[in-house]
Amino acid sequence: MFNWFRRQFNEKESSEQPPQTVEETTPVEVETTETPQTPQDDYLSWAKTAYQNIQQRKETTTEESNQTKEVSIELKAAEVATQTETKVPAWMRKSEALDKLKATAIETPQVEEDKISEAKPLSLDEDFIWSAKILADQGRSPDDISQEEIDWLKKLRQGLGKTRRGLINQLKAVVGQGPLNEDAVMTIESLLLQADVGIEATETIIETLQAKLKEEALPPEEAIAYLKTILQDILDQPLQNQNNDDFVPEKDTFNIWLVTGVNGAGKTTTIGKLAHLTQKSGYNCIIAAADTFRAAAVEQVKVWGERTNTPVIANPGKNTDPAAVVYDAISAAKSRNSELLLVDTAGRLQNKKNLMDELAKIRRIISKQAPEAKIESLLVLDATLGQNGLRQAQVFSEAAQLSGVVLTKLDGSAKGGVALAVAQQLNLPIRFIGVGEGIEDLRPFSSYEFVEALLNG
Ligand SMILES: Nc1nc2c(ncn2[C@@H]2O[C@H](COP(=O)(O)OP(=O)(O)OP(=O)(O)O)[C@@H](O)[C@H]2O)c(=O)[nH]1
Repeated sequence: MFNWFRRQFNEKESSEQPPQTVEETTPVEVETTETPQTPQDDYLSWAKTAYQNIQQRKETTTEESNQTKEVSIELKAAEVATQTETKVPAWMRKSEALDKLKATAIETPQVEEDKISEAKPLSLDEDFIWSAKILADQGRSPDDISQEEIDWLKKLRQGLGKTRRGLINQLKAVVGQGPLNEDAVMTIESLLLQADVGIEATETIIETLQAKLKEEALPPEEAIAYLKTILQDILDQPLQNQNNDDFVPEKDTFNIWLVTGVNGAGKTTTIGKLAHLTQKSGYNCIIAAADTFRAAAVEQVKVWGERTNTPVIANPGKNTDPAAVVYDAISAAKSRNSELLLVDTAGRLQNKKNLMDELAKIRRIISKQAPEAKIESLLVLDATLGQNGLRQAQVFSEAAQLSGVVLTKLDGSAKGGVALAVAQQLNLPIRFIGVGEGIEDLRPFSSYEFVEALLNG
């Protein structure tokens, strides 16, 4: 089982170093015709080794699961035979046992969710090599890379493709020409604003870059590398006000995550994906369907509950009190020893006061019923709305004590730069990002991986 909350992130310092040579780090022999000479060769060898290790694990898993299936069919057959011997006349035994055996064989258990990724074909293509480089630069070893991580980085890279294509080539052309003249500043400004980076973050980026370029002449590649550090710093800045850099549910603690956001931002989908992600990472999770304002919302949450095998606590009545649902959900979570309660809250209330009142009431119930709980509040934001989404976010950040943002729909949007605006304007850290509608398309946010996908894809 791959634990997404135990990944190593942001090893910025090591990004300057090419990865360790294959011979030093891996158990698998790689056939190379010549000794790696350049950092690129090292990266390629690293990627090949990671690829072979994943393939090897996949083969072992398939073999093991085939063996398990065979053993279980044999055992069941033996069991059936024993039962039939005692209960039925001899002339019936053979055919009935055979029928039961056939039925058992048809009822082969479905592929577990976390094996879905492993079952996907894998190819050592450009995407793989790019993803491997990102992991190598974070100090990872090629023998502990999972296909899930590679699949995710590929999606992230593809998802940010539109934003990147609009940005990078033109940025490279102006950024490496010495101190920025007026034309260069205007070009960079308009490129960043087009990507929805927002005025404040754009100003910070240009000022910091200009200061550096006045200090020393940087060739384009180095200027881009410096630009990356500026972007990463902006994204990481809001973490300084937070006491939990890594947004991880605490083990052996009751964690409650309130999920807020306007309807359509991807709130329900995010709750489903979070339930899947946390359960996969070893947490026992439960959902409270407290968006009672919209009848369909409860049904939608239930569908995700079924999909992810997560209990959903809902109140069947119309327009029921969301705080009452949360009350029931806390009792249910306690009796099941759940470690994480995900609370879906209403996205559209008539005004900010209603929203504030409702969230305050939910918090009061939590403080009463689960004073020991660690509460976090996440705002789901639709990246395709760019700056417009930010205005809505402002209302929520005033109404709820937010601990971070989930940025959804980054795939296919040219407004990926909005992540920087979220950090700069709202001063909120991004905790998770969504790059698709699928259950696996949401993962914890890494500023390092995001900036690499944005500028170096
Ligand atoms: N492309 C893409 N679509 C997404 C993503 N996240 C959610 N969606 C889609 O966005 C649409 C709205 O998502 P919901 O989860 O229903 O949004 P909601 O905020 O709960 O809104 P209501 O359903 O109106 O309550 C759905 O079609 C989702 O599949 C994402 O990361 N990428």
